[in-house]
Amino acid sequence: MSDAEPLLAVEDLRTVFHTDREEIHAVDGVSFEVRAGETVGLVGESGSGKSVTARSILGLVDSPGAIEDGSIRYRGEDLTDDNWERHRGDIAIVFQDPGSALNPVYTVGNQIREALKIHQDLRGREARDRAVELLEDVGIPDAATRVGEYPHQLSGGMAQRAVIAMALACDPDLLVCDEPTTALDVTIQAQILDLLAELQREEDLAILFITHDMGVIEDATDRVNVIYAGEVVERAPTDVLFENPQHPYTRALLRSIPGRTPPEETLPTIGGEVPTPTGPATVCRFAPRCPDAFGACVEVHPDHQDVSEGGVDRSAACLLHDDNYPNETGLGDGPDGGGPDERSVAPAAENTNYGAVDHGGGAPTETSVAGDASGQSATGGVDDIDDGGGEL
Ligand SMILES: Nc1ncnc2c1ncn2[C@@H]1O[C@H](COP(=O)(O)OP(=O)(O)OP(=O)(O)O)[C@@H](O)[C@H]1O
Ligand code: NI
Repeated sequence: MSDAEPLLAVEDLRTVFHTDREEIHAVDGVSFEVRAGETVGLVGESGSGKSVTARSILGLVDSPGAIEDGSIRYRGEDLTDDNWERHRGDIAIVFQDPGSALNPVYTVGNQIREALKIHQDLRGREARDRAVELLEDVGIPDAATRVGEYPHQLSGGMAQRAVIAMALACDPDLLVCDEPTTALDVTIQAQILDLLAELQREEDLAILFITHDMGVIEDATDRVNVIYAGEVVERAPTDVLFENPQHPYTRALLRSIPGRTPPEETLPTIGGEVPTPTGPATVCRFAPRCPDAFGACVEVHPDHQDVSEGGVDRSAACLLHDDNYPNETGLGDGPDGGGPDERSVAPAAENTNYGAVDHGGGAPTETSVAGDASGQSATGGVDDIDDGGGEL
């Protein structure tokens, strides 16, 4: 890691929604960095706070939400001090659904030219030529014709390419991609991932890659932050995270990737769902679903612990790594360790069933039931059957 100022430094970011009924701490103390030219992943299940983090970075959080604490520094300058306008074109975002990013009543070319006018002061012939060039850069064939087409004339994959071209029209240094391939079918997904990798190399773009799909994280990112219920629970270079995950949540996410579980075995998913954080974090929010939770996990909030090995910078927010809280369960047994078994005892947790689904034709099996012997857990146990895609 160089001493140079990172391109983007998010520190202790807290974004809260004040609804009539409750306060939702959607992003609750998130910190991470993106350096120039690298791809950093933000991965977690639905509802974990990924999109709110992305919108916070872009200054796009709408009422009843607001950034209440923390900083978002772009090249050292805190965007939360109302500096978004000044850096509007420096950070661009690509959303999941290209349909919502493109205006149906204007041609693709018109929309790119508009971005070129705003961000690069290009007009007329120059803007038109540049728009065609951008469409060529993102791999749209016959760009000179396509530039005059309307969004509905493009397939999903082509529309997402056009959205990326629009993002590039701002000449950004950082591209935030919020599930950019989730709405696309698998072959097209791979093509868009290839395109992003190529753009990153050629344009020296930094990318913040947001997804729920660990397979995409493995393919596309250099470093990764695992987010759960508004908090980053583990951060590491992608290869070491996959080799040796240190947080039980990360281990569970990894086990859910098809292909990492032998075909004759059941594909586990994580029983239960991400809780909505309606108050400040006082305990481990993952404890109710954690196969390794022990008493202290539902009493204290885990801070990030340094779990570096061999000079690799990484950390995990888990009491299993905190020497102040010795426990009898011990750490897992290697990369696949910490799995559900008899050691998993979570006395105070309400929902500790560990779901498993079958992806080979047999009946769904429960791989473990820990803690909650009363059977009152509502959402634990056998999950919906999901036999592919690596989705959670
Ligand atoms: N406008 C809003 N008003 C109230 N709560 C919101 C609003 N937007 C998001 N939230 C809440 O913030 C939390 C985080 O949502 P977010 O959309 O960031 O999740 P996500 O990780 O992007 O999930 P997904 O994978 O489904 O996109 C959720 O509990 C969600 O209900
Ligand atoms: Ni989202």
